[in-house]
Amino acid sequence: MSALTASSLFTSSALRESKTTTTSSTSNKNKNKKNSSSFVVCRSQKQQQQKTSASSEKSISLLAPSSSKNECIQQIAAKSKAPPPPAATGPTPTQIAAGVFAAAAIGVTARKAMKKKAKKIVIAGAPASGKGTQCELIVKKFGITHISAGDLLRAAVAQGTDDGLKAKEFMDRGDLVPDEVVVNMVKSRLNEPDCAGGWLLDGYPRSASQAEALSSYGIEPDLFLLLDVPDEELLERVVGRRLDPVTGQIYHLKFFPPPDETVAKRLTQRSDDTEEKAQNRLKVHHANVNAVLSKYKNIMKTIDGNRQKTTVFKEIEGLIKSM
Ligand SMILES: Nc1ncnc2c1ncn2[C@@H]1O[C@H](COP(=O)(O)OP(=O)(O)O)[C@@H](O)[C@H]1O
Repeated sequence: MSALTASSLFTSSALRESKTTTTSSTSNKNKNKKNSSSFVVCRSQKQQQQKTSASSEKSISLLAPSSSKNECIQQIAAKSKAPPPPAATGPTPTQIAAGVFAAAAIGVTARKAMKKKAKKIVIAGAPASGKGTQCELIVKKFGITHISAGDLLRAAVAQGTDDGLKAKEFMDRGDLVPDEVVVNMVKSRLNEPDCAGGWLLDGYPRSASQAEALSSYGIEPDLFLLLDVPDEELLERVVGRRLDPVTGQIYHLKFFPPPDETVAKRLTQRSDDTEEKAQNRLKVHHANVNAVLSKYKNIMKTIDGNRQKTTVFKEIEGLIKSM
């Protein structure tokens, strides 16, 4: 692999969208003086009531020559026992028209936003297949909430919570953390408000039981991305992976070395990034992945992850855009 390819693969962060209420426009007002065939829209009291008691689509508007505008207003006011509006006060026709158009625009925007479908995506792949890197690019492009099961677990370990203590020994070995810990952790995170607009779930589900648990909570993704990278490549990526705890930058000793000695000296290695543990993580991945894939085969897209990160992302971007 070239240094360029590798640097692309290892630059991820470490932890990874009227009708007819208008009276007249200014230009109409001017035209009305010259042209009696110009129209303004008036609405009777009854029609006003219809508007408030029913949806705007059901309201009926009265088209009248502009010359009878005042007469019309007087009639409506008399019926409603309310005094007629003062002739020269209140918003000008231009202001009213602007308000109507603004309200209509807001309505259209709100409807578009409501129609915009939340994107629910799962990204899967073996250890070091580039999930974190692609997640970072997806979040940047689409603003979707990223949830990494591995990050949730590492945070629990760092905080020393009960779940964290339970998870640690499994993570250290490269084994899957038991469902009793990870399932609720992910479910709770998916129920947080920032996930209402969609989510990108990374590293979950990793087993048939986790996939079943997700379904049992009524949580179903619309797209399942699988990053496919040969095992030999994965192992090389894993064992050379290093973290700069100061900047969060991920380097690779061979493919994307640190820029200078100072940075090189402070690099740390994930405790499960040793060859032995990575071998086990790969074994665990292969043992479980097929069960997960069979559950999501209708929405699954396999991506060749053994390419530059920008090339991989282009393919993913196209798939997400077409959702
Ligand atoms: N869905 C999960 N179920 C059980 N354990 C998990 C899950 N996701 C992550 N883990 C644990 O956290 C470790 C690190 O996961 P992660 O950061 O996603 O890295 P990788 O994808 O390289 O395995 C895994 O080896 C495993 O021990």
